[in-house]
Amino acid sequence: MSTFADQTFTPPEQIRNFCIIAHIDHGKSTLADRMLQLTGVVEERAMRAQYLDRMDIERERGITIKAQNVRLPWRLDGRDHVLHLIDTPGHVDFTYEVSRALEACEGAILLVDAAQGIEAQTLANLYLALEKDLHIIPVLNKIDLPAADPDKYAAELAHIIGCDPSEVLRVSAKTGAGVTELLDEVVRQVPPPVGDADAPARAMIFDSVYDTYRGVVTYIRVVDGRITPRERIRMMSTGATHELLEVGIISPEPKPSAGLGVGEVGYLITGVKDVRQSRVGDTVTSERKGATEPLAGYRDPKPMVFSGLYPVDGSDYPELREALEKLQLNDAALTFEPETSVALGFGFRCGFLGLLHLEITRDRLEREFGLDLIATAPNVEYRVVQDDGTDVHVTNPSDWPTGVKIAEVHEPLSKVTVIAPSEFIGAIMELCQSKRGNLLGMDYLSEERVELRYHIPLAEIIFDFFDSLKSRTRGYASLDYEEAGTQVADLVKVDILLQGEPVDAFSAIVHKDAAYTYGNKMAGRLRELIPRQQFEVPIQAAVGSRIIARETIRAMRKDVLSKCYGGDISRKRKLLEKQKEGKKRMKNIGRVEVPQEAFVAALSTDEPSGDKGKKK
Ligand SMILES: Nc1nc2c(ncn2[C@@H]2O[C@H](COP(=O)(O)OP(=O)(O)OP(=O)(O)O)[C@@H](O)[C@H]2O)c(=O)[nH]1
Repeated sequence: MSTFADQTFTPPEQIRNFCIIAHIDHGKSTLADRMLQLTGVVEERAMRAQYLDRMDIERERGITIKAQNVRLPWRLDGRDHVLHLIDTPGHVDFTYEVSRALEACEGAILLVDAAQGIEAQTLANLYLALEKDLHIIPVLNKIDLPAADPDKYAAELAHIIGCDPSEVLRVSAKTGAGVTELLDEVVRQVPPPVGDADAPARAMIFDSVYDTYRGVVTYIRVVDGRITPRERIRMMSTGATHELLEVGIISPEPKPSAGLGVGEVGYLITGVKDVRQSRVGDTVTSERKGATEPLAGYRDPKPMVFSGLYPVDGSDYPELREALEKLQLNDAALTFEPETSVALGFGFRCGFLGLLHLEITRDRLEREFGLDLIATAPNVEYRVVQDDGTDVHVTNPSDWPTGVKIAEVHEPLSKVTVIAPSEFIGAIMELCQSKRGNLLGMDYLSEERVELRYHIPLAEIIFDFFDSLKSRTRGYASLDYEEAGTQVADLVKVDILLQGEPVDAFSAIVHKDAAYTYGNKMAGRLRELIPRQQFEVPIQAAVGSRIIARETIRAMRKDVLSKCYGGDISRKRKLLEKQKEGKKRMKNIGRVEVPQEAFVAALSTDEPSGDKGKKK
């Protein structure tokens, strides 16, 4: 078979650039696998499940984190075509990456599980695709399943995108049924790319990954002109220039080529060592006679959720720093800076795109770098306006201004979309209301499924919203959220005091009405977790100087010798030694000794959710 790698500058009318929009588990990776096989790009024996999900952690969790793209040859009606499949990440935290991947396409396959119907994130991504004028091909997957109800869900999809139910394709990514027809339809329906071949080069970066051997590999889609090896290129957002070491295509392994022309999708290697120098959404142009106008829509990745990460064993601090630096090579959105905590010692305040991003980062630190970590409760960024008119940005409760009058606090707001069976409307509304939500609208997608839209403060979403939603809807609800500006809110900082000393790790910023509940819960939890001391220890929750909750740990001398009656001196010594050992892992808050485990337990939120991280 002829390799497409030798053939550069494919005429745009032979190119089709498309992506697959799907909910987690609806079969995107399996469908991509089938496409690789049917187009002959991967031989049968080299096939492994989910070929495109390269990172081990992706494979284990079964979710796609980084977009990948692949070039597929497809012949229809006697003509050769080049299809570029751009694999979009499917999770809420990565909307920006999804939107950039969509930007690189002219069409999208809307893939929906024929036994489940469309989910909130898919709907959100579909709206993004429609906004960008992509041609949508609706497809139901898993028609081989006995539980599949293609007629019902074809009607639902047709209703949502405004087509006829007969236009909804039906496939099984598992058996391969219908996939050939789907590839034919991609060629027929998706418009070819349009661009000016003679204009200065402009290519959009829709992904960039760090490779240990090759440095940063940048995935681009050429819009105008051409990109050829050994020229110098410029990143238009920063003006930085780099020498191009290699240009190529992925099919499915990287293959160097003599360049990329209008509409083509491929990769660049420049020798930069850090993805922050090659950012998703940025425009690449030639250094000489380059373009003056970048492509629209570039945005710096902005962390939305912050958490302190501390090594359980303080001596691991340098390793934690090294590990974070390594992760950052591949993650332009991850930010971190050193911080210290009275209770937890030395650590880092890290910024994440969202809760899943936080969980994955933490998981990778623990797994790939063997670190044992404590994470403080996540919080968002607040803008605190003081009475003198000055602003403070607070990403850590300990930076909350004290001793000054606060005029206003602005908190980030999110627009939340929930899709669920209509029987749960009441339960969902109750939950959203309790999270200070504002109903924006409600639509029936079909007779029994409903879409609800709310404005809810981001801080309320990142805590345990997803878990509560799942448990109230028996797992049937799906959720999507996006940034929606900020709002003024009545927020206070609650401190937790042990014997009058504030324990910084437990401070939280909460709505005034929730302060009492938070204070009570935390004080109660600590009373359970902190062992009795030789003196009485009051645990208090306070807002400013006002105490809002109090618990007491009664005094007791922990007499380890009480078990030894008689005079076995060696046993006595052993027990005393053991007690000394235990003390090493204690942290002193004032005079109170608190075991490290108590911090860990008090800071752990009840139970990580199912869908979010798919923890087994
Ligand atoms: N019966 C049946 N199972 C399928 C089909 N397609 C996918 N699956 C199964 O559904 C599960 C999820 O498929 P994936 O391809 O991993 O889903 P995905 O959408 O790529 O998931 P993410 O990568 O997490 O976004 C796997 O267990 C697949 O084997 C199908 O057509 N029929």
